[in-house]
Amino acid sequence: MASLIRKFYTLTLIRSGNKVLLGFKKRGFGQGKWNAFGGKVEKGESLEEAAIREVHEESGIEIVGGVEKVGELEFTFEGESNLMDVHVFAAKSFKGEPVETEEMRPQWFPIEDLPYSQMWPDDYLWYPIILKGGKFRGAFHFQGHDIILSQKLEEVNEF
Ligand SMILES: Cc1cc(-c2ccco2)c2oc(N)nc2c1
Repeated sequence: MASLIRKFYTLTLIRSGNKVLLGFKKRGFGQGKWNAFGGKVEKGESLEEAAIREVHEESGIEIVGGVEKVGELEFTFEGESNLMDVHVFAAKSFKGEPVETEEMRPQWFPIEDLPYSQMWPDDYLWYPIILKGGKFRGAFHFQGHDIILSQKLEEVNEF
């Protein structure tokens, strides 16, 4: 099997009561999908620092109470050599109002009514785990950006 190039990303869930803040990706990778806030981890920054930076860059929200690791995902793509190593966090507390940026249009969604049909196809499998306070590890092998060819997903007790 050809070797894969592993790159690190973060995704951070921001929850307030029964609502979750998602961003509609207006351009670039994942365009047209609602997603949590996140992106590439830069050289010299920790996963947590990257998560907090991406939330601020993409939504204007300031995470004040730190983030908690809630999941680890690996994404691979048929015919491609990249492996996306995605560390999923939940914000402990935050301040500020979300603002639209060139990349993202933020919107609050009720937990019972997330727009899964307009999100990545893996999301409906692991969002419920986070929302009930659980943790998970998963791997999804994609054909393009909308079809999952194979998957593994397990709940874990701790990271
Ligand atoms: C293949 C894939 C990629 C991402 C992604 C983009 C940026 C960081 O992660 C996903 O995010 C979600 N929720 N599912 C995803 C599937």
